[in-house]
Amino acid sequence: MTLSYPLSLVYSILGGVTSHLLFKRVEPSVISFLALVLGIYAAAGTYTYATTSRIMDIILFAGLVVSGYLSGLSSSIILYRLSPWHPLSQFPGPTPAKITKWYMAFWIAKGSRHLKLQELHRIYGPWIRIGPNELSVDEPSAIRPVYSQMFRSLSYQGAPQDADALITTVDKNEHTLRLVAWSRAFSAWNLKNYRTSAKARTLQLLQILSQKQGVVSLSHWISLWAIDVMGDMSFSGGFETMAAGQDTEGWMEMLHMGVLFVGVLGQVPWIRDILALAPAPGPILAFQKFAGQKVEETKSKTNGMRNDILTIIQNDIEGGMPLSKLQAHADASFIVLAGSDTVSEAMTTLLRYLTEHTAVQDRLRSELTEAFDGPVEDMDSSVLLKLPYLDACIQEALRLVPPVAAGPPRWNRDTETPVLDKVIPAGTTVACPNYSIFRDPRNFVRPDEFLPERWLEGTSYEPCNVEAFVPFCYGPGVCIGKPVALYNMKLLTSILIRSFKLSFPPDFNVDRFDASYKEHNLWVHDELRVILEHI
Ligand code: HEM
Repeated sequence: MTLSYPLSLVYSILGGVTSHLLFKRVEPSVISFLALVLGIYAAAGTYTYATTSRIMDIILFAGLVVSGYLSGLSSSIILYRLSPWHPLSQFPGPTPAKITKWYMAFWIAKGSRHLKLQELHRIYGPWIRIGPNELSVDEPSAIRPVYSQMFRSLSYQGAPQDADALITTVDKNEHTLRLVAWSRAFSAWNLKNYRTSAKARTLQLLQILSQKQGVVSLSHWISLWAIDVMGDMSFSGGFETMAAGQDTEGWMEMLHMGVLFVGVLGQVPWIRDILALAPAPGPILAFQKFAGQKVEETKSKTNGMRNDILTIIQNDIEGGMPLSKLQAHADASFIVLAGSDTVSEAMTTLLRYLTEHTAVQDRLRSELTEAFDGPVEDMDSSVLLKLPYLDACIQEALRLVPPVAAGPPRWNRDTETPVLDKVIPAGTTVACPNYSIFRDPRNFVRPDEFLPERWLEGTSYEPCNVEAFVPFCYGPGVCIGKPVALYNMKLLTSILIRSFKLSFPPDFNVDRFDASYKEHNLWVHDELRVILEHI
């Protein structure tokens, strides 16, 4: 007996719906799912072959069965995700976001996720469903409960990689063990060493900029400065991008490609299993291999006598976790990301606003001149760290354009999590979107303006909700490099502001520069061009 086409279609649709019910209990890997679909195709083809030898009929029938199966499966998934039985059904949000993670992947690829989240929170309120199993909450009092109870989500593993870095591991125990060595790398003694090398690099930049005439691309030079500082701190040198005048090895380009890749594909982590089968499985793997080569190259040059982050985290430390070579390479690539792009972006923002707001620039310069009347290279780091207006300017830059704009996603695996008056169902990813929270008038008065004064004690720029301000995150996974980042930013700002008056060239359009910002987990934008006038 042979089945008619309509009846076969009905059976295959029912098969798809049944599979969805099974997959909700045991989720198949991508590879086993693809094998299942191929198996259905082959079985349907073999079944038809018993009744006809016409190749076209066999192909059509098998295709019909597979299409019916896939449409049954996807319709069942979509209906479930929109139904009141879905655990996140109580949370509002745009319908496409409830159905598929491709919705957010689209905004990340476009570079305007930060603005989209801001818009969605204005429409739907503090809690929004931004993916089938994903929430965004812009309530400042939710930040601590979310980030202290939940840990990194699978989106950190969006691209094929050789091994997990500290930041891509979603295993909290492994993270805790790896952190033992990382904390040692950021001890007070080591921080002092990093400061010495950062100062030498900053003076090198000063010398380069002092020889420049006319318009300078400050964003370009800051980015090179950040790579060289990071290279010294993490690998004991090996990068000389400032001396070369460019990122000769293409670290930044590769980094940006890699982060965009993870940003988009991290939304749909199952794609990673498919990509891993490809002959060139993507920029993260290429980046890790590249970082690995750099590590080996530097090791041979310095004869193992080094005191940098990578050496420290590879040493056996009591209570810590020995790292494999591949894990060390993964961490090495991660340091490039954590240590350079974040600081260079925050610095670019700060200098953009200081150049526009000459009164703020002058006030900052006065604070610096009062604190040190000698040559800039003699500035004392302990005094530098205590200057309130300098600190306020840096906070304000981190608020207006947070280097980590989206808010790191956290996941509660198989446990429910109480957050404020809600219970977050197991298997949910939650993020608190920094950009929206930091620019919310309920948290910061005149939120889109550069007003460093709001951070000073005794001023009345209310509201100024300190609880809402977490540019370095919170809880397990909080930025361990915060003291390094703040010191390096303060050092560079004070040396530049003490040495030059900054102004925009006549053809520079600030609004166009601001509008060029795109966020793909890292920021990309036009060059910040300024005129540096010696003081
Ligand atoms: C303005 C500059 C910086 C900002 C705003 C920043 C922000 C952040 C944020 C938000 C996270 C959490 C990321 C996540 O969970 O997805 C993080 C993690 C981290 N950052 Fe930073 N960061 C900065 C600079 C640095 C620097 C200079 C270093 C060190 C060289 C550094 C090292 C790290 C490390 C090691 C982690 C991972 C910590 C862990 O997993 O336990 N960061 N940072």
